[in-house]
Amino acid sequence: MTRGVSSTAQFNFDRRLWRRFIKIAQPYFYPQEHRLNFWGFAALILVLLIAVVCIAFFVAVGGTLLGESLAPVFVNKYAGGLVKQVKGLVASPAIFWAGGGLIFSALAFGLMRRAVLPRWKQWSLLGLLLFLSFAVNGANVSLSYIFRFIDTALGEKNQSTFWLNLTLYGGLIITAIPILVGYRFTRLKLGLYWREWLTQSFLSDYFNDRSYYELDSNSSHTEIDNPDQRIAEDIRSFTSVTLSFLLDVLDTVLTLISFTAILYTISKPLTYGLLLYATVGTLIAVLAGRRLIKINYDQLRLEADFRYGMVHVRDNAESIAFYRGETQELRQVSRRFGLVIGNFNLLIIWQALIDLFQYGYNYFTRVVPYVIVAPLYFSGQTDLGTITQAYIAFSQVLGALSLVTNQIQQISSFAAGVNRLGAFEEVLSRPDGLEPPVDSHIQTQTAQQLSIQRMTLLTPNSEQELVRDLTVNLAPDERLLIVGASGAGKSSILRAVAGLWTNGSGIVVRPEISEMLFLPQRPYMLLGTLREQLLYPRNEETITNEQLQQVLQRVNLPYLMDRFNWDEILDWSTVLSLGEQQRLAFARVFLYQPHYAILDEATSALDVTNERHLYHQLQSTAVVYLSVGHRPTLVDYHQKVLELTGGGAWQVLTIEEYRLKLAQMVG
Ligand SMILES: Nc1ncnc2c1ncn2[C@@H]1O[C@H](COP(=O)(O)OP(=O)(O)OP(=O)(O)O)[C@@H](O)[C@H]1O
Repeated sequence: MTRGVSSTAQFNFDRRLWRRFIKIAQPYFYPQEHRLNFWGFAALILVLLIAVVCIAFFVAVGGTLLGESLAPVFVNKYAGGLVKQVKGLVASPAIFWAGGGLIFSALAFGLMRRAVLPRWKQWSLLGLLLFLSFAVNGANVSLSYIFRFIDTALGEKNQSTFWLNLTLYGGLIITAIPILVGYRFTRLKLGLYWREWLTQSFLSDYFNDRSYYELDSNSSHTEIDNPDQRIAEDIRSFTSVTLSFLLDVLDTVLTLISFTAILYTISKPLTYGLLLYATVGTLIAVLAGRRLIKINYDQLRLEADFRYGMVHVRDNAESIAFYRGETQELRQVSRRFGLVIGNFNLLIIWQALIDLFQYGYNYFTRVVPYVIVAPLYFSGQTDLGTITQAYIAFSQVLGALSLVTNQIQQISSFAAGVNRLGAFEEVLSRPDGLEPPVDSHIQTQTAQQLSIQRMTLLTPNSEQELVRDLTVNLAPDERLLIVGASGAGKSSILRAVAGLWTNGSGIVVRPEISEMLFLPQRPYMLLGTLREQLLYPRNEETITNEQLQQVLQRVNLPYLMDRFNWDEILDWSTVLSLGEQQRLAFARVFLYQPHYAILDEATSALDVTNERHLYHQLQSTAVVYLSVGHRPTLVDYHQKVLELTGGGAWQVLTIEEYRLKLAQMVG
């Protein structure tokens, strides 16, 4: 299986991408089913921002006043202007606005408490993060002033101002470093909590309704490739990139507010021209970015395919070694890697094209403020300083407006990740599960006694009809053996009984699935300890090692305890022989004690003596079993036989009838 480049998915910066983004991002902060849904969420973010601005205001004012009351001489000497300004603010209506903003925010959060209270941790962290982001910005602005003063003092050879500012610099750094560290830490922490939550949510959907089985993610026609990568990696980058974009946008807004005003006072045409320029630049970037989304999407998938090819070799190392299949495997892995490289090549070509545009976009603009403001200067309408200030303000506003243009690569790769997660989420949360839309399904009814009523079973792709109109009734102590040629559909009947396959019609009557234990053809060995292996699929703490020991004895595996530790984690499917694995699977039946055990060629790798021993052990318990198998020896342990004769036909025989048939065939 190696998929080519995807053709079905749409790749665009459109409503669907936005909807997917919100669908994934929102639930951690705000329940999706809430009546206000997105607007409630968006409003709360805005309210949080208002609250943070107000708090930042009070902290700044309070800090300055506290500083003045603690060390009035020092503060007034070195930051007299600031104290005066703050005192002015306290006397102005700004203080009431800030107070009002806080009360308003508290009321809004109070009103939404049902949605927010269970999510207090993420909202508090987000609030703290925004606050720290303001603080970091504030520190940066203060630093720029201090450096300006230092430079001026040097120019003027003003020693006292120079040393004073150097001291202030030291003081500021001492306060700013913990703020910076705290900011980074909070951002990572919130990203981590968010990732944890989102991953858990995806994992529970993935294991719900057997989605992991239905997704069929290894076939070439699958809708959802590499779910493991989507859960492990796409979520990680989603949470961290979303947070950093949120902060970038906040930064942009702050810059825009402060510098557009300055620029506007210097030159109106420059401001309008800049807005137009940035809009056109953004549009071009978005157009180019659309192509990049698809390339990034393919890149993520091809990388995951390549990695999966390697994992596949690791998981099947012994079989490959027996076959000496290295050449084939090397070819399949290299082919996957070739696709990775090919697509990456495309990616760098597009990046180069976009770089061309970005460099042009950024360098050409440098002269614009000069071109527009210089004539004013030459005609004496303005001074030299204005040109410098215009240049600084212009660069700041341009930088802010070019957020999309300059980050289009990152944005499009982020959009590719959002599409992968979004499509995955949509499939997992489909109301009808992952079932294909078929007119009729095989129904399941619950009863103590297993039976099948008029069941017609098709393969999931409806290519083959495996049995037609099958009816099997069993007495409580009757054990059924299913026989038939290879590929006739024996295992598929078991899949239908387990509810894994439902394509067809009719009814399967069976006990609760928790009262049944299925032993598939290939015993499944989980990644865990021997103890967990035996207890699988349960994990009961109450079962003692002595009990496990007894069961191992019962299935002729007592020597495992000498060879292995109970808590040793090994790759059991390679450490144990197939026959040992099959005996271990029987041990699970004895520990689990289900009402029904469904054995699909569960003793095919065992010698006849071991097989007899296991069936005798099973007969000594209350477990009713049903077997699928080819071996004639199995006949002895069953009372009824269901024979699949091909093309959907079948017959139910008593054991005597079947023995007679076998004898005639031999004769
Ligand atoms: N996921 C699937 N999609 C489509 N067809 C399938 C799928 N799985 C199995 N089949 C087909 O369904 C048919 C029945 O398969 P099944 O595993 O039930 O056979 P079986 O009788 O148990 O064979 P064996 O004795 O060799 O184990 C086979 O032709 C098989 O190729």
